[in-house]
Amino acid sequence: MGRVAEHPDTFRSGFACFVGRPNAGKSTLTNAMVGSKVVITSSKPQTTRTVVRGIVNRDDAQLVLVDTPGLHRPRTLLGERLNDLVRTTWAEVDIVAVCFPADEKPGPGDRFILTELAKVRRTVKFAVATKTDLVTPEQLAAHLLAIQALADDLGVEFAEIVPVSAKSGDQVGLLADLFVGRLPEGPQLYPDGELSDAPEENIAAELIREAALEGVRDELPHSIAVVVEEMALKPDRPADKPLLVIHASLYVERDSQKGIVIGHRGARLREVGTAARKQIEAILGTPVYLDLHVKIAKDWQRDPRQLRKLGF
Ligand SMILES: Nc1nc2c(ncn2[C@@H]2O[C@H](COP(=O)(O)OP(=O)(O)OP(=O)(O)O)[C@@H](O)[C@H]2O)c(=O)[nH]1
Repeated sequence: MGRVAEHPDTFRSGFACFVGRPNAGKSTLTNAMVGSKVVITSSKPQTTRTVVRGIVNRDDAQLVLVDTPGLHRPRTLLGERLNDLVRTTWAEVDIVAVCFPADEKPGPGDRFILTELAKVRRTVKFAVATKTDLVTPEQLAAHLLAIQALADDLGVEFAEIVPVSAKSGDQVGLLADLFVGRLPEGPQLYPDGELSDAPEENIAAELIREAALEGVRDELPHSIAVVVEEMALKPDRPADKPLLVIHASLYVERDSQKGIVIGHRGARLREVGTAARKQIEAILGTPVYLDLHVKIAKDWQRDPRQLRKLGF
């Protein structure tokens, strides 16, 4: 009869979120599905801190992708806050998709995630084997079996296990179709053309943080927070020559870290500023003037008041 597939008369909408160990490919997959760089990706683990949504708009559905921070074994108050945030998100969304990079064996990190996920009842769960372009078909087959075995072991029921490559685009469309098929009927949740409802300040802050950590992540993995103090178009500029002025503070925990971030005679901070400015300009599409200041917020990871001030 073929009525539903060709001309769906029901519109579906809802939320999905990708989870997975650091570097599993969540951000890249989100970008591939949305078709625009919204979430910040990096070659190094644990950079996704804020919840940023990308929106897939289709004739038959609107799929809102929520990108959560990675789940970690909490060592600090910040770690616990992040895990709470993750679990809250899982219970609120329609679909949770766990990413298992095909070029790595499932490990303790994945067990930890699935153990937590098994406690979340109603949400539809998917497994996604990411980065399939990096492995042979035989390796992929073994990977899919390993995912299934782990799920059986920990009592997680996956609706589907889907292999994808965000790099080549292979099966990304299929994954979107499968997600949409699991969404409830409902109206469009966001107006057309809106790719992300992440405030531009958050995007800017995340890009600055990303640039500041580049090359020094081993020394300062979780010790940088960025607060955008002010962000506004410069007044009195001609309409065709806008300039977005951003004043941001980079918070570190200790004096020694301040030195690392600033570098010899400020050389590193200037590089960070240039790199971040270019990224922000590319994403927001406006020339940017970026003013960065480094400040010390002592032991901010353990202090609830500081955490709140920094947006956690
Ligand atoms: N070859 C290949 N590389 C990929 C693919 N997807 C992601 N990557 C790479 O894997 C690395 C991590 O990807 P991300 O998307 O940042 O991973 P993530 O899970 O969001 O990482 P966190 O933010 O640290 O949690 C990056 O270097 C990506 O370029 C893929 O399909 N194929």
